[in-house]
Amino acid sequence: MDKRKLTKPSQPLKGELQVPGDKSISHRAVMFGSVAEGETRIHNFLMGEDCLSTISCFRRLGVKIDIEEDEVLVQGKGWDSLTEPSDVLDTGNSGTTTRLMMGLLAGRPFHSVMLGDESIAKRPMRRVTDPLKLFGTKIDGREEGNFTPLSIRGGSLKAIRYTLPVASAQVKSAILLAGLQADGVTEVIEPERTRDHTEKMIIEFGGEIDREGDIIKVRGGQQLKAANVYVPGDISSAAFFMSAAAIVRGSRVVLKNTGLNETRTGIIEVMRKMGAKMEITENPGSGERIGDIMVEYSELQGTEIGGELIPALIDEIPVIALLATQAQGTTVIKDAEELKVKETNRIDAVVQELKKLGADIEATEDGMIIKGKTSLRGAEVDSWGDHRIGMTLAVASLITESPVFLENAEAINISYPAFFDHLDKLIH
Ligand SMILES: O=C(O)C1=C[C@@H](OP(=O)(O)O)[C@@H](O)[C@H](O)C1
Ligand SMILES: C=C(OP(=O)(O)O)C(=O)O
Repeated sequence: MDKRKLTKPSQPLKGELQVPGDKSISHRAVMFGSVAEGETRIHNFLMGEDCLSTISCFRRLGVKIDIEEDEVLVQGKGWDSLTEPSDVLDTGNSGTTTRLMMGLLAGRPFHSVMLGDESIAKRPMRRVTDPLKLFGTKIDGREEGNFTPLSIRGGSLKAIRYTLPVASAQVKSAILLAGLQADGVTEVIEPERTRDHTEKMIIEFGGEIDREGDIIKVRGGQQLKAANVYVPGDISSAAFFMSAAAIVRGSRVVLKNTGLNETRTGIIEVMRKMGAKMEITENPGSGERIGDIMVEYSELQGTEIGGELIPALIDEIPVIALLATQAQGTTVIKDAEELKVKETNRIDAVVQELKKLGADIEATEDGMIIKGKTSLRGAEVDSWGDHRIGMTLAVASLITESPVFLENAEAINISYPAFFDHLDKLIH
């Protein structure tokens, strides 16, 4: 267990940085590359533990995958690339790997078992296993398929029409991945818009998918073709430096080539509403939107966050809570119950850890209420084994007079192994 002493820097954050590749897109590129025909080359792949779990699962399923610096080469042979694994598929700490892979395996004619770490063992899986059963696949796990270990015996599938009961891109994606292999046209009704990287990638890999209002339609029996995927910088990682720049006096940073997919940019909208000085320069290109995000130290105001904005910033809420401690007035975050079923219960983790630093923050049933502006102080805090909590607390340490001691700091490697190096780069 890694305990880190984090001291307030004597200088503001200055300069440019390109954060590592987007986690959601990196996972999907390996998955699509594995079932497409031909060699897929993935540029700027995120070499974080979660995405490496995806690579190791697909290798275990028989796919040849090579890593060359920050590129990944996947040798796909169509849907039949995947073969029965002789051992358990270890999905580590990654909800995305676990849930999306279930959708792929639902249509493959063999048996497999999926198991992750202690955190994965507590995360709800019926949201995926229930719709996959409707397709006709055999899938089971503890508590009627709700928890790992999960056992899947895939086979021929019949298309379904399904309304998502939770705003979850992982559930939507699992259904679309099964739908690509089913007999007929699968329809997913998405009452609230969630990240659409899977839909975009189906097109990038030569497939077809349609959207009419909130209904997404995908035809089964499609063969996908290998692609050259350029992974944009992860806006969910950039969010930590955007927030750091906004709260450390004198800072100005530019996050280069960051993903600007509009289903992910809730953080920009909220920071602007809070009064952050920002400039976005979009870089032209095809595929996912990408651009440079400039943020300067700013006087912030409290705000209200809820409703359809939540899925567009769900992973950024821990660091938004920190921003709110530095904003004048009250910030209310609601409609965010999903935070309770992430790597940890992120409502409890954020509230308890930020309180130790002196924040005025209370948990509610579906979010939190933060009153600012408070000056934060050093303390012993814990990441709870959750990368986003760890990085939020590390950013907090930039403004505490005394040091912050961060327990379980290694959790940050899940999505951002170079986090502390990159922070140093901006400070010196
Ligand atoms: O599809 C994805 O890549 C993700 C979707 C979100 O989860 P949910 O689908 O559970 O909301 C998000 O929190 C997670 O970090 C990545
Ligand atoms: C919730 C997250 O990831 P996952 O669901 O893939 O574990 C995250 O990265 O914040």
